[in-house]
Amino acid sequence: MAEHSDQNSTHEDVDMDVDAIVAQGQELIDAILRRRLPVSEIKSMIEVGAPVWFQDDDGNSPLHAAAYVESEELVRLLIDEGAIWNADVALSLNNEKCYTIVRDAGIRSELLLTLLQKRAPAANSPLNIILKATDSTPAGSTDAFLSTRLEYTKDEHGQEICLVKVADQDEVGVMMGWERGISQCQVQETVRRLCADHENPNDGLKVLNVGFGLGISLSPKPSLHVIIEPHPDVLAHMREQGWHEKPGVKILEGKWQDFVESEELLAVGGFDVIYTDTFSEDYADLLAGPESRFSFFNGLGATNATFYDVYTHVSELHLADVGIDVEWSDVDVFEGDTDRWGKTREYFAMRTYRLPVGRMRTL
Ligand SMILES: C[S@@+](CC[C@H](N)C(=O)[O-])C[C@H]1O[C@@H](n2cnc3c(N)ncnc32)[C@H](O)[C@@H]1O
Repeated sequence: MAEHSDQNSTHEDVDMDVDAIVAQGQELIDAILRRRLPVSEIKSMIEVGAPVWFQDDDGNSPLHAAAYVESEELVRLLIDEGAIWNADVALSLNNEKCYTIVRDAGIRSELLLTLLQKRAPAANSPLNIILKATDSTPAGSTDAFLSTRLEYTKDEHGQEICLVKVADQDEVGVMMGWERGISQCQVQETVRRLCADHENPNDGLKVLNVGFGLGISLSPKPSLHVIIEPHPDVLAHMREQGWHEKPGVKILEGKWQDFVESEELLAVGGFDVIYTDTFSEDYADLLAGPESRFSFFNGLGATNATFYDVYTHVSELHLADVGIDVEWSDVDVFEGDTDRWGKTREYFAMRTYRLPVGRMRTL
């Protein structure tokens, strides 16, 4: 009996705590919106327990409120005090300085997450559940992707596409033919920029392509073209098209991870140009010298402008870490209002593609 009443009082205590926290959170939002309190008093409210992570029934948080009143100082204070960066908040800001503070918090948290994942606990540790990516479909897992059949087909505009089924009703484009055409952009524009002002373009460049897809990103006249491709259906498609017999083309069947330290790659003596859809730090070891270039399909987070900005910066920081400086060019990939995605899942919704060309930093 006594135990029962103890339990009741514990539940009541918790309810009261929750009510108090909700009230403090709401007060914090209101105080920020009323703009009457100095920042020092907002800080005191947080110090005595007002939750910076609170969201009201409409999804508004103190960070939303600070963004709304365009207070750089408050946005910075809330982020410093642990407010969770939020892509929608950042997007809704017209104020560049506030936007940058929120976006930079996103960059820091992504870098921290990468670091935590590198030091991930053993596979059977319960902590792993928190840290591990949860997308085990072919869209999020290399192993699942490599064991799923691909379909090479044409879309309703007659463009070649390569699709992978990720669920019964959901197909994702591995590569879409429209990427070949759209204002010479993304992939083809990358190749043009990688090769165009190279010191020795006429000697024939040594090019490494990671991932064949539709073969759009192959540069015009390399002296050696190494293509790494692991998917059996892509390899079969390449064989049908005669890629295995082309002069100067060497196809390495497998994942890039299988070849990074391999004799087949290292014997080339370094590449002039490397293009990959798969982000990796290890490519730094494969570049020939200061004139060598590196690029990758910069499509991470490209369905939301803030995420796209965050991941663009994160990749720049990662590459800087391994000695590659990146120059970015903006490529307008807007193609009128034609529906280029059909029934497949949209993976690039930006008007502007941020095209990366990396070079080894000279010390
Ligand atoms: C987006 S497509 C590449 C498109 C290509 N840039 C083009 O011009 O069509 C991705 C390709 O990378 C391949 N791929 C996936 N994981 C890979 C890995 N770990 N190593 C090498 N290639 C990989 C896929 O099988 C697929 O053919």
